[in-house]
Amino acid sequence: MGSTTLAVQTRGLTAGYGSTPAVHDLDLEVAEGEIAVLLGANGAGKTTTLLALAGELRPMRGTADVLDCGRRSRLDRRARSGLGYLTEGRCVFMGLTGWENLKLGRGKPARALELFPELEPHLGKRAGLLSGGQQQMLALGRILATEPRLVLADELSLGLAPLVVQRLLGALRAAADRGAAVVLVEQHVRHALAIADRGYVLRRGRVALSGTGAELAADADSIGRQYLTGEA
Ligand SMILES: Nc1ncnc2c1ncn2[C@@H]1O[C@H](COP(=O)(O)OP(=O)(O)OP(=O)(O)O)[C@@H](O)[C@H]1O
Repeated sequence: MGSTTLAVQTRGLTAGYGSTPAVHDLDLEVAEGEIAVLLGANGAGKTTTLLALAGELRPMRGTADVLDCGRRSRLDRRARSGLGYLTEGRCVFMGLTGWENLKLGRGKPARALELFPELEPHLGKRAGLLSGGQQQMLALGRILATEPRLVLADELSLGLAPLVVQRLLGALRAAADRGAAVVLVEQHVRHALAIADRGYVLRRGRVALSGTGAELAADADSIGRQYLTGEA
């Protein structure tokens, strides 16, 4: 990739649970300023890949270089180096208000509100009372306010309306345009490919197909039929 700086580079990465691998021989590259989307059917290995990049799962074989952290570093170390990880589900503290959620992060709440000004009237409510879209804006705003160098986002937009999906993905694109690297697991394939620089399609824990966002978007229908329906 020329002189670009890679935020993520895996070589032959194999990872899984106990002694059973769930992803095999992954060669992934994500440069600073790039969005890579991971696509695949249920069970294809997308979440496992993010867990390995986050330092939550150790490689069984191969290597995963993430930011400038040591290969055996854990999530806490990677977070201190600029990794923001939005796990599957809602990454907010439901019993705290929106304000309290924003103040828990290392970033300035004002920065989160610049990104998602529509949250402002709702910040006095407990996060558990916010809509799903507002909760995800809160979670993503809190992470992006820290100016992360790498964002891992797992099904951020699951179950949300298309306009909210576009707001969330647009905020990730803007973060990448400011230099962050992003690895995104997304069910909204077309929306995701529209903002992605590259994509990897996983099947049964292996990369079955990869390409630029534009290349994969041109084949989105056939990718959907071949790789994204049913179980991996
Ligand atoms: N904690 C776990 N222990 C054992 N096996 C697991 C665990 N989590 C996931 N797996 C297995 O690893 C494989 C990959 O799962 P993973 O969650 O990475 O897939 P995914 O592509 O993220 O799927 P989905 O879209 O359904 O979230 C599956 O076969 C799954 O059953």
